[in-house]
Amino acid sequence: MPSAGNEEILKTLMFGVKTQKPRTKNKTDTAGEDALRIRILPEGIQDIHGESAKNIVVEDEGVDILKGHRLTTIENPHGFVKQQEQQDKKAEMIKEVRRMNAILTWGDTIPDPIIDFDSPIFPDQLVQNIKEFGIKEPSPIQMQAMALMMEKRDLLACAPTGSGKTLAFTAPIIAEIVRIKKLDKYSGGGKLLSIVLEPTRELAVQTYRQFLKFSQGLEVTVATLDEQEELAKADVIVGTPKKLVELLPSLSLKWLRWLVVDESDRLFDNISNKKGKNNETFRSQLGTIYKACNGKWAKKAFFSATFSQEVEKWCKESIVSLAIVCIGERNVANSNVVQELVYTGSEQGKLIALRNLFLEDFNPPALVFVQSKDRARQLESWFSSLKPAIPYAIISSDCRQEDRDAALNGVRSGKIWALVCTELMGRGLDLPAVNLVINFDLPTTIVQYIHRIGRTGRAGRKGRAITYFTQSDFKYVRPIASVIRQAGFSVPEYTLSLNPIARKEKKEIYRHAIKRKNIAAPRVYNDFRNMIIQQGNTYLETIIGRDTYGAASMTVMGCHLFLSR
Ligand SMILES: Nc1ncnc2c1ncn2[C@@H]1O[C@H](COP(=O)(O)OP(=O)(O)OP(=O)(O)O)[C@@H](O)[C@H]1O
Repeated sequence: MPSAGNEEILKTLMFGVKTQKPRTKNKTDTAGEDALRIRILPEGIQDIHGESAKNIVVEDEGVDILKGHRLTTIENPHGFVKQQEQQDKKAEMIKEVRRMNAILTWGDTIPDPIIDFDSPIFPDQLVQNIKEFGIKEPSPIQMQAMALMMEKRDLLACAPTGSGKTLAFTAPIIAEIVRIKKLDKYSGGGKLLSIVLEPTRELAVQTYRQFLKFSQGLEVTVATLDEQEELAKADVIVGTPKKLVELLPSLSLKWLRWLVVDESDRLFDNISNKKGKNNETFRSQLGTIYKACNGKWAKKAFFSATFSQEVEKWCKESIVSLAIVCIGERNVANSNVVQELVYTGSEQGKLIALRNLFLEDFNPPALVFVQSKDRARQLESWFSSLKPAIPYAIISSDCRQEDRDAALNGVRSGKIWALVCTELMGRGLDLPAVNLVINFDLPTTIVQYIHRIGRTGRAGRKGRAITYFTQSDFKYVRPIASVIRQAGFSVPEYTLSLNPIARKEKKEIYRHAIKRKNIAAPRVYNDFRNMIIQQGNTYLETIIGRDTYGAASMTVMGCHLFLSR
């Protein structure tokens, strides 16, 4: 156990691991205290690490790879019989590191975790860049996944939202490119060495920026798939499967070292959200890419915060010598996020709850999730009528790319307090400042819920998530309520015993969102209605003549007044 003196350090390090918690404790005030840590090391590990770490040399294409030290490389410096004793001690330490950081692994000969960025295994400039961006030590997923990637192992990795998975693959890829480009054959560049796939363009750009950040001052060229003229000289490309499939014929993949599939459970999705016959799903696109990345050196790494059994099964069956690493329990919400489930009765009730929240208990910026772009428009109109006004923006697939970028920049700079968004923004998005996630419309799956609320509470920060539900959500709320209860937060007791929906219906709501009452602000709604009525009136007037029309409309108005009394 860490000593009391270390408490302060541990607080800042609470990041990346979910620990066991009492199931029913209401933790509204204490969330996160014991939940997440960046990295915890057992006492004495530094001695072992420092005392006997040794350079390792691995042959690849006739050259040495970067020399690095790891916990595994311990040897008795004097060649004494103590070796066995030392190895046992080392094995115990490694076990302890994994236990304390909830690192679970599966597969043959898993390398020991890398406990420090300060290691000759990484180029100095990379380590300097990482530190310059305020990252002091690897998170649990980084410790284990980086070690596996540095050993060029095919990998399936799962760790909570906001726990640093991006750097877990970015750093080894950069290190590998730097190493490879020292070889004569590769020195001029122009050979594609890595591909990273993301489900949306926003995430691709976000990951691309991470690459730029961490490869500053190094000879690494990164491009997104939107920059076609840059592709020919790129060492790494980042993009969506759809775009990559289009560009595959123009790319040479024979030098490829890494295909990284981020948000891998999403990219295995076999459901097309669009109507029509020839809509390619993410899975079919991924299949095409996977087949194309069949070069001699190509390794695959799959990352996600949620673990689908289907992905795991597929990887185990298709990849020889696969390694799996999982941080903490599978498919649980980030425990740095305080979670609330609020019954609002009706759609109108949600608006009242939201208004009260803004007036009384609001710590911006917030992401407000709705189930569709129509709902986003409706809520936008409500925001536009809000007094006092809240600076807001909207992102849905309808928005132009410039508007999406402007909205995200607005949240980053603090100008936007509430971002109304659809599922498009539910995954991967890293806006560290976000304090609050509001599920205005109930997420339809646990996976969706985990990713949405994971937009807050990132990198060890605290976050809050509020989920509204109404009478029409009774059929769907139970799984979400169970996840919240499991994380140690209170939920209305009856939500845990509501009847779950049938499997068939589950698929249906994935395709067609739940029908909900319009929440557009009356002013906008009335303007629209008045416009329609006026156009209809003009049309009627021209068809049936002004007098007949006048008499008819008086009668209709009279009936309307009588009925609405
Ligand atoms: N070792 C670290 N220490 C502190 N902060 C870190 C560390 N590694 C990454 N971060 C920061 O944590 C934040 C979240 O990282 P990242 O976006 O990689 O999370 P993720 O695990 O991919 O989350 P998600 O599953 O939601 O996509 C980023 O702002 C990143 O800069």
